[in-house]
Parts: sequence; structure tokens; C-alpha cells
Amino acid sequence: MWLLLSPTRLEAPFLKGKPFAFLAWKGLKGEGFVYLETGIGKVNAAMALAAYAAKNPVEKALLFGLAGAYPGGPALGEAVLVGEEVEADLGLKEGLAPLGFPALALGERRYFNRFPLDPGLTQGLAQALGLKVAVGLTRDLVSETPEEALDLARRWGASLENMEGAAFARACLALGVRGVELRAISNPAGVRDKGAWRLREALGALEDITGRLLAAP
Ligand SMILES: O=C(O)c1cccc(C(=O)CC[C@H]2O[C@@H](n3cnc4c(=O)[nH]cnc43)[C@H](O)[C@@H]2O)c1
Repeated sequence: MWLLLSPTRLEAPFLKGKPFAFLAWKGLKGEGFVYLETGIGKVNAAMALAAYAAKNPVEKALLFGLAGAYPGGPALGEAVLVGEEVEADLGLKEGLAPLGFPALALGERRYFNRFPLDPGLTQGLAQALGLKVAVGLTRDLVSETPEEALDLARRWGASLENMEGAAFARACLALGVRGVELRAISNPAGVRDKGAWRLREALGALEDITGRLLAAP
């Protein structure tokens, strides 16, 4: 059973199931999955997962949504899995380490700004679905100029940006949930002109990949 999460229903028009409400969130109960619309941004993504997992067993969770591509990153309309997320608005511009406090400590492991998604599940899906695995960057802000986007890409070694991924990845680690993240490229990061966006292609890629994922044995 999958817990499927997307920031908005816009990314999930193809999901069919019985509507239900769970605290502040709306969702669907379908065949082989439960879906929740988390809301945009880091806090919403982490809260929705944590609230649901506190009351329900979660075997594996998939966060899926749109993303902006950095120069040299995935193509417009392309879907990729995210193997690691960078939380780039946590700490100083260069991150949290100079402050000396990790964002998360699990046993001997201390996490500052970089959070892995479940490696086994990610690699297995990448192979089964023929998807590349990328490094994602998360902020509660979107890049508003190509220059801003390029600076972030170079500073953190990321190929795409979104507003939820690192919060989801960190929450999965803290909760012991096997988490994977699927992103389809809707736009060049830092480009606000919607004429440069490929929303229909990106949504089509999300429908194709999630459909194949749910159909897999
Ligand atoms: O109005 C704008 O100029 C604008 C620019 C980038 C993104 C948005 C959104 O409304 C994003 C909302 C939603 O989609 C994800 N997303 C998609 N593209 C990006 C991006 O370039 N940078 C960050 N997030 C992006 C995001 O995860 C949100 O869920 C508006």
C-alpha cells in the first residue's frame, strides 16, 4: 500500500478513489494507495506526512509533483526520481553546519542540509521505470531569475528545485518511513514567463509514471 502525496490536486487529476478528509487535509482512497493533498511548501508536506503516519501505518510514501530545472538539468516535461534533497533555506547561505546544530540526528548520523530518499526503493523504481535519479533543492521560495537559479544549482550541486522535497525526505527519515520522490519538470527554474512552461507535458509524465508504479506487482 502506497501513501501518495502531492502539493496540490493539480498534479493528481488522474487519481481515482473515494474522497475522504483527514484533519486539515483532503485525500482519496484508491486501489493500492491512499492519496493526500499536502499543500504547497515544506511545512505542509512534513505536517501532512507526520500527521497521517501518527494515526496510520505507512509502509512506503511517494511525494510527486512539479519542479523547475536548473541549467543542464532534466528536460522540460521529463520525470525523474530524486535521490537526495538539499534544504537550501536552512541556516546560513552556505547551510546549517557553521551554526553547529544538525537539523536531524539519528543515532550517530547527523543531517544538516542534505537528506537522502530511501536508496533501495529509489534505485529499484529507477530501474523498473527507466528513470534517472537527480539531486533536488528545496526552498519555501522559488527562484525568480535565471541568475538566482544558477547560483543555487552551483552552490548545492542540484539539478532541479521544488518547495517540498527536503521536508518530506527529512520527515521520512525521522519517522522511519521509506520515502521516494518523483518530480516532472514544468519549467526552467528562475523563468517566470509561463510561455516557457510545459505544464501539460509535465502532468502527463506524472500520470504515466504513477500509473505504472501503481500497476507494478
Ligand atoms: O509564479 C511563478 O513565477 C512561479 C515560479 C515557479 C514556481 C511557481 C509555483 O507556483 C510552484 C508551485 C509548485 O510547483 C513546484 N515547482 C514547480 N516549478 C518550481 C520552481 O521553478 N521552483 C520551485 N518549485 C517549483 C513546487 O514544488 C510547488 O509545489 C510559480
